Amino acid sequence: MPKILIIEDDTAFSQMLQKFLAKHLFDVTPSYNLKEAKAALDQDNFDLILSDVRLPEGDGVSFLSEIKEKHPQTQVILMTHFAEVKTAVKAMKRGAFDYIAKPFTPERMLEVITNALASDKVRDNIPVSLKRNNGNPLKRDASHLTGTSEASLRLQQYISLVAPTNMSVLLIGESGTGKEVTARSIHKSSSRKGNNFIAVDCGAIPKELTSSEFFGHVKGSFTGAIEDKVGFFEAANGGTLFLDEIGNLSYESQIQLLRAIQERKIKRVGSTGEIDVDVRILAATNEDLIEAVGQGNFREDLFHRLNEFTIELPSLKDRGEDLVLFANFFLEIANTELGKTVKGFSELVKQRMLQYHWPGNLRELKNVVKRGVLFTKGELIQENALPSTLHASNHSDEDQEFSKQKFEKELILRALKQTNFNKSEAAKLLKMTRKTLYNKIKRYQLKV
Ligand SMILES: Nc1ncnc2c1ncn2[C@@H]1O[C@H](COP(=O)(O)OP(=O)(O)OP(=O)(O)O)[C@@H](O)[C@H]1O
Repeated sequence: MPKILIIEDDTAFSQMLQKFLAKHLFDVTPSYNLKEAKAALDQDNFDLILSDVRLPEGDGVSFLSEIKEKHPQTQVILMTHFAEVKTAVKAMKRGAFDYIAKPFTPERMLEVITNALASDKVRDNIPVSLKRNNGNPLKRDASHLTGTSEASLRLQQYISLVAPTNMSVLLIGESGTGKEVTARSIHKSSSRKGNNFIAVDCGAIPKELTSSEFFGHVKGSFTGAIEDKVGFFEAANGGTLFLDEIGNLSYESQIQLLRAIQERKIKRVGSTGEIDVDVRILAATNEDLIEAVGQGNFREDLFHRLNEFTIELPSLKDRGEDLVLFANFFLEIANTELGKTVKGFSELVKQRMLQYHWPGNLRELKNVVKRGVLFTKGELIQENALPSTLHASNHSDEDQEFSKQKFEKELILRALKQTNFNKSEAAKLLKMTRKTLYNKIKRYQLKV
C-alpha cells in the first residue's frame, strides 16, 4: 500500500482527503504543520507527500527543497489555490512532481497521485516513441480509441463531418468524457494538422493576465514583462486554439476574445502593431452555457461564435459495450507506462466495472485501471486492487452520492470562505454558474 503524508493545516479538508485516499487503498498519515511533517518524515518513509503551498509557519515550496534533499525518492504534489499556479510551477522546477489547484475534483486528485507514484517506475521503461517529450510519457498526447457503441459511432461521425471545415465547435460533456481528446482528434483530421494545437485551461488564467496570455506582450509593457512574449493566438496561428472550461472566462476577457475572433487580428499588450491571425477555435464546457447566457454571465454573441457546431460527449455509462474496450486499451497503456505485463481483469473485476456508474467517466476508468496495474503482481487485476467505491458492499448509488455530496459540500464551503462569501467569485472558482451554486447552497442547507 503506497504511503502518503498529507501536510494541510485545514483540519476539515485534511480529514476529507484522508478518508477519500484511504478508500482508494492508500496508507495515509496526516500532519497539520511543518513540525509534525518533519517528525513524521524522520520516523517513516513515504512514497508521496501531498502538501498545501501555504502553511502557517512557512510555505510548502521552501520546505520542498529540504524534503527533496533528504528524501529524493519521495514524490511531492503541492496543493495550491487558484491564484498560486505560478508558485506551483516554480515549485515543479525545484523538484515537485506536480501541483493541483484547489478546488479540485476527487478524480483529478487520484490522477495526479497515480501518475506521481507511477513515475519512477516509468523512468526506466520509456518507449523510444515517447522520448521526444523530454522523456515524460505522462505529458504525451493521449492516443485515441473510437469505440463501437452507437453513441461512439455517432461521435466519430460528427468529428469526421466537422473536422475538415473551419467551423468553431463547442464540445459539451461531463468531466472526463474526452472533450480535449475529441478536440485534438478534430485538429488532427483537419488541414491545420501541420500547425500547432494549443490547449488553454481558461479556468487557470488569472484575470489580470488574460490579455497578455492570449495576445502576448512586449518587454516592459508592465511590471513582470521582462521579455517579449508570444500569446496563445499567435502560437496557434495556422492551427487550432482549444479553450477548455470556457465558462470560466471573466466578462472582460470574453469581450477581448470575441473581438480577436471576429477581427482575426490581435495586438500584443504594450504594442500598437496589429498582427493577423488565422486560428480555428474549439471550446469545451461542462456547465450549461445557455443558462450562463440567460443569467448574463456569458456573452450571447460569443456563445454563438463558439457554437457554430455542437458536439455532446456521451458519458461512459452511455457507451455500453465500449467500457470493456476502453478498459483493455487503458490496460495496455498502463502496462507500457509502468513496464508491466498484466494480462487482464478477473471475472469479478469485470463484473464490478460493468455495474459501476463511472461519474468520472473515461478519466476515472483510466485511473482505476492504471492503479489496478500498479497494485497487481499476478496476471489478472483482482478485486482487492480496485478502489472501495467499486466494491460490492459499496455499490448502492446512495453511498456514492453521499460521498460525492460530502466532498462537494466541503469544496463549496472552502470556495465561499476563500472568496469572503462572494457568491459570484465562489461560483467562478468552483467552475459552476451562480444559479447552480445557489441551488447547491440550498440543497446542502449551508448557512451562508
Ligand atoms: N477516445 C479516447 N480514447 C482514449 N482515451 C481517451 C479517449 N477519450 C478520453 N480519453 C482519456 O480520458 C481522460 C479524460 O479525457 P479528456 O481530458 O479529453 O476529458 P475532458 O472531457 O476534456 O475532461 P475535463 O472536462 O475534466 O477537462 C484522458 O486521460 C484521456 O486520455
